[in-house]
Order: sequence, then structure tokens, then C-alpha cells
Amino acid sequence: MSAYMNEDFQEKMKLRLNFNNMMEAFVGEKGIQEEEIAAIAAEIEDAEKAMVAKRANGGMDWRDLPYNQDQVVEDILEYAAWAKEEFDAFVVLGIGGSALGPIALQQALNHPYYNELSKEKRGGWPKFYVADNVDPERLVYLFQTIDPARTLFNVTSKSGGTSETMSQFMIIKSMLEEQLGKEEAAKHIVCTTDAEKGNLRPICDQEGYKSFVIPAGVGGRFSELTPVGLLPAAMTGIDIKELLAGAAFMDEQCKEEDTYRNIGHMYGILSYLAMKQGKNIQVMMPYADSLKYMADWFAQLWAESLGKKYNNDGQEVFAGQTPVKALGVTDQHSQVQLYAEGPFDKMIVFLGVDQYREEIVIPKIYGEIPSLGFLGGASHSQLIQTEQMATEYALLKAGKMNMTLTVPQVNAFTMGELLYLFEVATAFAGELLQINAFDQPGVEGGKNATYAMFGRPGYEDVKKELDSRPEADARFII
Ligand SMILES: O=P(O)(O)OC[C@H]1O[C@](O)(CO)[C@@H](O)[C@@H]1O
Repeated sequence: MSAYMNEDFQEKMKLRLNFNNMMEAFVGEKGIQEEEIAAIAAEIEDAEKAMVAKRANGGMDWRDLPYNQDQVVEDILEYAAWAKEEFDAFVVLGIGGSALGPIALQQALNHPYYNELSKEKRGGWPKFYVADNVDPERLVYLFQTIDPARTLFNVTSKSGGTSETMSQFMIIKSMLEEQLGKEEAAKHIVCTTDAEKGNLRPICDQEGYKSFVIPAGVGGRFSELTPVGLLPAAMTGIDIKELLAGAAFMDEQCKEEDTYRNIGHMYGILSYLAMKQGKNIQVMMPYADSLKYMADWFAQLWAESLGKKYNNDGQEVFAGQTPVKALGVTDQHSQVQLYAEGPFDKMIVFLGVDQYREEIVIPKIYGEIPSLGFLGGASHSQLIQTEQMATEYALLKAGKMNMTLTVPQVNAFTMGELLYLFEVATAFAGELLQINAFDQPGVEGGKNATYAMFGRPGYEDVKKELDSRPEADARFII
């Protein structure tokens, strides 16, 4: 039996949310009163019912992912075992929900200098790259770094129509076919997309590319636990079964009926009450380099899910809370001044780690210089944890809402828990806000204008509208 199946291990790996510093009793008048939580009991109950109903009627298929992917996992592991022998580099072509999760997991679970390690030290797995932009320099520099003949490209797009990803695919397909011939080129492309919808599926079928499916009911930013995240993770040796086991463990915790014991719901409730008080910003501040990109992944989830103009009744609400990414302790020296003394417009979430995977001790030198000597003999984990606690305390003294989410250790199990926790918290906050957390109509405007300017058929009216927009006023250009 794998260690992560053991109940003792699971109990030890339980995430903890300490929200004392969100409460008025601790942080003072700008905090949340227990009575405020009690006062929204009916809203909480409605949100809980809505979560259950949506799950039952297929409105939240991402909640089934920890349980219904045994065959998918086997297929991925079999394919990854083959690809490991064939390729020296693995490149994800994707953007947003099709890129941020793979980056976050890679950063969390593999060596920070993974690509610089020898193949042997990488466990034989290929180097890992993500191309999630259409800055022309990006692909050119990538091509200068990898050998396409030894590279596997994973084209990932839920919609199969995202211009950025599809343009990268078109460039790479042509390049591979030119260099390797059509038949060999096809082995270098693996697609992750919807089973039926979009351009990518028929292309895969026609070209004979290997492909994996993103289930129809799982949206892009909720897709990290589908092959979107599982294939890249498996391709760098991450234990994807352990990851899904962690998500399942968190799912159990998020079914807890007592609201004060339900970590996912409570995260959503506290954020919702903070928003009601005008805390329009949520700062996600991991105290671990390995979790830095988790904050990036969270930012898309929180922003795209909750940033909505209309509520479920079609009324204008302009909901949402701006996610800000910060890294402890690095950003203590750039952002914390603002968090401590600036406006009361934000809540800060510290993401801490109990046990770092490595340790380093500061030598006992310069004892004669008191302002340096006190460090001697201490370790960096002591220093980072103390600084985190000190910053929490400083913000508490400043009356600034903050809470601390602690990960006992960074491993595949706890990362499964963390991803799933943030998804539940986001969905729950969406229910409380009475908005649709699963669509993103606001990104269509920019996409449509791009299509129109590129002369895409069907966008002639948008082009006309764009062409008739007012000329820029020279007075306002310096
Ligand atoms: O996976 P796709 O369909 O290419 O979409 C990429 C990203 O683009 C968005 O649709 C926003 O434009 C995100 O929601 C999504 O994660």
C-alpha cells in the first residue's frame, strides 16, 4: 500500500486554516464579527444546498475528478512511460487554465532547477517547458534551447479555439513536418482537449495525434486534475495517483456539515464577508518558493470565477475580489509596507509550510557583531517561519485582516488537497455572491476584437464597430 493511503499519513498531511486574525476579536474593529457569520446562516445554507444540487446534476463535474479517472490515469502512465524513452524535452502549449496548473505543480513538486539537472538526476524524465504567451521572442528562444527532433509538444486547449495556443500549434506542426516528415512529426504532438467540441479534436483525429480528453463539464480553470495537469505532471515523474488521493481527502473535508469545521466553505465565507466590507483585494502570499506559482494559478481561478458584472438574476453587481500575488519573505521587502499602513482594502492569505524539504543552518560567525551574531546557529526554515509569524503579527497590530493556510509538507498529496480546496472555496464564494463562477463572458470582448482585426469570417460587424471608434485625442498622448 502506498504511504499516502495510510490514515496516519493523511491525518498528518491535513491542511490547516487559522482565521483568528480575520476576526474582530483579534484584529479589531475592521475584522469580522462572529455574529456576521451567524447573520448569513440562511445564505450559507442556500449556498451549501446549491453546491450539493449542482454536484448532483452535473454542474460541477470537477468534483468527481478525484474518483472517476482510474482508466485515464493508467492511459497517462502508459503513454508517459513510452514518451520518457523517446524525448528529452516536454513542452506544454497552452494558456490560462491550460498552463498555470502545470507550471504550479512542476514548481511545487520538482527541483527548482529541474531543467538544469542531468537526465539521471531528473529520474530520466524530459526537461519541462511551458509556452503560454505569443511574445515572438518566446518560441524563437525556445527553439534555440530544445531539439525539436527530441521534443514532445502537448497542445492543451479546452475550447480548441484559443488563438494563442492554436497559433503556436500551427507554427510547431509546420516546423516539425518540415524537419521530420509528416509521419514522424505526428509522434511529437499530443493533444489535450474536449472529446467532441472545438477545432483541435478533428485535427487530432485527422492527423493521428495521440490525445487525452478534458471532460465536457470541466471548465479550463477547474481542469488541473484532468489530463491538462495530470499528463505534464506524469511527464516529470510526479505521482499523479497521490495527487488525486489528496484531492479526494480534501473533498471529504469539504463535505463536513459543521460550517466551522468545513475548510473550503469557511474560506469562501470569510472571503465573501471581507468583500462585503470592501476588502476588494485578496493577497495570496506563500512562504515557500515552491508555492509561488500556486498563487498564479489561484489568481486566475479567483479572478475569472468571481469577477462578474451580473448576478444570477441578471442584476448588475460588479462582483469580485482582485487577487494579488506576493512571495514571503521576498515581498516583505517590497509590499508589506503597503499591507501594514495602506488602505483597509485587502485581506492577506499567508500560505505557510510546517516542514520544508531541505534545511540549511547559518554558521556561528560574527558573534562580536550583535546585529549579525544573533543569526548564528539558526536555520533558514526557522528564519522564514519566524518572519512569517512576525508579519502576521505586524498586520494584526495594524488591524489588517489576514489568515494563514498551512501545508504540513509540500508533496503530491498536499498539492492535491490545496488545488481542490481553492476550487471549493471559489465555488462556494460564487454561490454566496450569487454569480456564475463557471463562465467568463468578460474575456470575449477582447477576443472578438482580435478576431475582427485579423479579418476572421463572421466578425465583420465587430470590425465595423472597431473601425468607427473615436480617433485618439492627441492632447492625451505624451
Ligand atoms: O483551454 P482553452 O480553451 O484554450 O482556454 C484557455 C483559457 O482562456 C480562457 O477561456 C480565457 O480566455 C480561460 O478561461 C482559459 O483557461
